[in-house]
Amino acid sequence: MIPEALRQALDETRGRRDARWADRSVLLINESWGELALSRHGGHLLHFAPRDQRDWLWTGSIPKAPPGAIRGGIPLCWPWFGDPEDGQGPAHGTARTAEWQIEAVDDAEDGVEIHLFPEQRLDEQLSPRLVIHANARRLALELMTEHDGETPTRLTQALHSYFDVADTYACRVEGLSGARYIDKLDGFTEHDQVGELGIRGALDRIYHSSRPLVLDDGQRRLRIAKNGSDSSVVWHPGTPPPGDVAAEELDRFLCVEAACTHLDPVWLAPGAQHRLSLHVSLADE
Ligand SMILES: O=P(O)(O)OC[C@H]1O[C@H](O)[C@H](O)[C@@H](O)[C@@H]1O
Repeated sequence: MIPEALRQALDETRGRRDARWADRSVLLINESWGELALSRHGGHLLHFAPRDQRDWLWTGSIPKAPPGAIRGGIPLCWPWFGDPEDGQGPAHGTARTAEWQIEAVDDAEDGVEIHLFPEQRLDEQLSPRLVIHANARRLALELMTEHDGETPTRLTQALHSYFDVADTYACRVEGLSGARYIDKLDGFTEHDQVGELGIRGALDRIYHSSRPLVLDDGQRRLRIAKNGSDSSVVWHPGTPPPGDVAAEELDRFLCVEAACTHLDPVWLAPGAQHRLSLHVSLADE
C-alpha cells in the first residue's frame, strides 16, 4: 500500500524518470520486472513490487513535510539506532533525513542496481553508501560503512523495513522461537520467545538473532534474511497510531528490521568496513 499520488505517478511512468512526491525528489521505475520508488531525501526506498504482485513495502499516506522523516518503506537508521547515547541528535540518526545522491542506476540481474551516497558528511569518522538490488524475484539492500577517521568508533544501525501486510493482527513472524529479546514496551526487560511470534497489538522488541525470518500475513509469506546483523527488531505502534499514520492504515504494516543495536554494536577501527544487508524474497519458492 502506497499513497495515491505515488501510485498515480508510477502508473504514468514508463521506464525510469525523476518526479516530485511529498515535496521530495524521487526516482520512479516501472519496467517489465516490476516497480520501485526511491526518495533522495533519506536515501529512502518507498516502494517495491515485482510485476503483478501486491506491494512488498508499505508507505503511509500522510508523510511529514521535509526535513521530517518519511514513515514507511525502508528508512536508514544510521549511525545510531534509537536514541543517541550522548543525548545529542535525532532518534535513529541523521541518515534518514539527509539528502542522498543517486550515483548510478544500472541494469543488473534482469532488474536494477542503484548506488547512493549522502550529499554531506553525516559523521566525523564514518561514511555510508547504499546499494539497492531489485528484480522480479528479490529485493536486497546493502548499507556499507567505511571508517575513514583516526580512532576506533561504535556504530549501531538498522534497515527499518515497513512490510505491507494484509492484516497486521493476523501476522506471524517465524524463525524467532527460542530467541532472547528485549521488550522495550516492558521496561527493556529480557525474555525468551516461546513458539512463533503472533502480532496481537503494540510491539517493540529487539531479538538477539541473525536467523532468516518468514513474515506470514495469511495471504503471503515473505522470507527476510540478512547479514552483518545480530539484532532483529519487530515493531508495530498499535493504537493510537503515530500522527503520521492514518487510522485506517494502521493494520496494513509490520516493521521487521535488520539491525545492529546496543546488543550487537559494531566496533570499527580506522580503515575498516562493515556491511549490513537485507534480502527479501517470496518464501517457499
Ligand atoms: O518513530 P520513529 O522514530 O520512526 O521510530 C519508530 C520505531 O522504530 C524502531 O522500531 C524502534 O524500536 C521503536 O522504539 C520506534 O518507535
